[in-house]
Amino acid sequence: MSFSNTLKEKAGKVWEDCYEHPFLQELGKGTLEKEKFKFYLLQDYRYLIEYAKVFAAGSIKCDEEKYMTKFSGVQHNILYDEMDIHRKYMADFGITEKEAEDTVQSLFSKAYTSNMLATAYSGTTADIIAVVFPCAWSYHDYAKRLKQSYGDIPEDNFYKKWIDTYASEEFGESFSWFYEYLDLLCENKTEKELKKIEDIFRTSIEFEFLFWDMAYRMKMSY
Ligand SMILES: Cc1ncc(CO)c(N)n1
Repeated sequence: MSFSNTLKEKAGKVWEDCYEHPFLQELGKGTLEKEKFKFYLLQDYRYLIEYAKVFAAGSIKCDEEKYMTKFSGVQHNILYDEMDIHRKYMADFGITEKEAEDTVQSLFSKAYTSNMLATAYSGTTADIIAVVFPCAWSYHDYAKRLKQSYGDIPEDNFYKKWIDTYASEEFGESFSWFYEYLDLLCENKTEKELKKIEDIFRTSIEFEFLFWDMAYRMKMSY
């Protein structure tokens, strides 16, 4: 198994705890309270703006033209495609883009994006891939599994659009280069350096858990 592929298994328990979190399970069943989703949506919109900046940092630090294009491509996808799901749901809720942009980030989200941006500014391209990897990978994994568990999501599930988008092959394709690029960057790394990459990856998936939990409990602060 390649180094990248081992990372998810090493994060085993927290990876599964996120999937089992009532936020995701209720989303899959279509029973999640809309107020909770609305809270999530606004927080996630603000989160994605910070997340997109991490890819710009990747592009600056990247020496391979091929991957520079990939970094900027993902940044574009986040701002245009991924945030479009949010904009559609926001329209359903009657929320304007201005309101979304003005949303104050919750404490957990701020901690998460501050950690990502610190890694982006001070780390290497391998660190940058490791810090964003769990975000895309876990969403794709969870959405695909929700579709398997709850059968193809019925039309009357309010969250169908969200699940279908993150489960889509297109979304999977958007980050499929993370695996090969991280493997390439880690080829000659020492055990100690690899441990650091694992730690960065794990920290992000732990923050993912806090993000689901924060959304479920609609908590802005401690
Ligand atoms: C918090 C969070 N993590 C990951 C993703 C997937 O891009 C997202 N939209 N939000």
